[in-house]
Amino acid sequence: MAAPAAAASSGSLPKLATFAGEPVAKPAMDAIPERARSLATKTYRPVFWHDDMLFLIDQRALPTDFELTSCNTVAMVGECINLMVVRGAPAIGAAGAYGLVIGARKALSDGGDLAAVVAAAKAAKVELDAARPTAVNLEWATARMAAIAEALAGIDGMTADRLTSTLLTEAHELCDLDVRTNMAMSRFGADLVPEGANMLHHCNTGALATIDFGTALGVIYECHAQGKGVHVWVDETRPRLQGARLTAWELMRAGVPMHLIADGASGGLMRAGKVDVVVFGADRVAANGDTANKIGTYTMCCAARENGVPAYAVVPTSTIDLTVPTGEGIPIEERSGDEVRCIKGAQVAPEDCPVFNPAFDVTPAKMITGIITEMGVCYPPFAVSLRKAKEAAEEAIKAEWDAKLAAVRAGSA
Ligand SMILES: CSC[C@@H](O)[C@@H](O)C(=O)COP(=O)(O)O
Repeated sequence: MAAPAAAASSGSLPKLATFAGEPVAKPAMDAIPERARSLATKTYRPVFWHDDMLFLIDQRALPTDFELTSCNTVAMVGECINLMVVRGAPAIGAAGAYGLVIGARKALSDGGDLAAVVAAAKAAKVELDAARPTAVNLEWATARMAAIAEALAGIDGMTADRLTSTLLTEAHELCDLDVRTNMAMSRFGADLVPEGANMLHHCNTGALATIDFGTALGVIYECHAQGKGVHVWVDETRPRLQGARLTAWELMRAGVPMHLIADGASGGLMRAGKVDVVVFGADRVAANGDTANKIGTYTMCCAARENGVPAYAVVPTSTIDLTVPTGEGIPIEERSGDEVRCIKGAQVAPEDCPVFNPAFDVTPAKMITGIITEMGVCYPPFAVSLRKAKEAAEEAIKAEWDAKLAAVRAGSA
């Protein structure tokens, strides 16, 4: 095999240290206010705005420590996304939306006019989009915010101040939309899960990866809430252990019966008939249904197909990218070899051992039973069903926004 081009293809991403204790730009505040901390421990929202400041749960520290970071520059938000202080496709989208607001607010506080504020928001989009390449939710959220900034700027009588505060409201709205989306997907997904099912889950797709509830984990929470008596096999998800550190933590807090398993154990469990359904999230779904998700998803789906176990991706329509025809076109992030050489800072491989560390893989559409979205469950041919779901969702969002825009216009007249 040709040597993987680890260093070459990491592009402009900075070289990372091990994932615990990675330096992040100094938080914007030396001490996190007690009120923000208590809000975080009440809601467990990974991304929230409090007292004119963006706060993030530092997911690298869980489950042993619960830490918050505050951000007051676009660069800090980008760094927190890149270093995975905040992670999970919808959560990084939400962080990106607030990042745009931070860019606009800085231009405003520097005395910028309407044009300067819009330019700052657009510049923030470019900077934030570069933080992580695979999850399209980031670009989706920043594109939505940039389009809102432009539309507002075109309204007679609009001021820089009003535009900036409306952008903040829209970032909150984007989070609220994620909650509604997760709840809808969870209900559609739960309908497909039999009573007493053994479910297999990869990575973390729960409240920490989204805003409340989650995608695939949302389906599991909903099954549990409906009293279906499900049990979950939780893949540990090397190298960054999102399953062991985050999903196990979430499920145990929620009282959902579960066992943590080594990633390599899932195939044997499926062969032994101990898995009834596989559920996972996604970072980008191509127009034909090819699905990029956390590394190891493809292997899990191969074993599912071989053993006749249904495998469902649980995906908000914001994760569907109709501009990419097939999985071939999905950019796959490659991360530092230290993530594989070390576990939470402890070296587990020879120092400087050559490593290839793609963060995601692509599961071909033919291996996926169904793709659960907030608009309903999409089945093959995915090229048709995904387009329908995506277009319906975008139309609903546009109609809502057009109505809001008309109200803003009327208020400005
Ligand atoms: C709702 S989360 C869907 C995906 O974002 C999730 O499965 C995943 O792969 C997260 O990867 P991560 O690298 O932890 O950001």
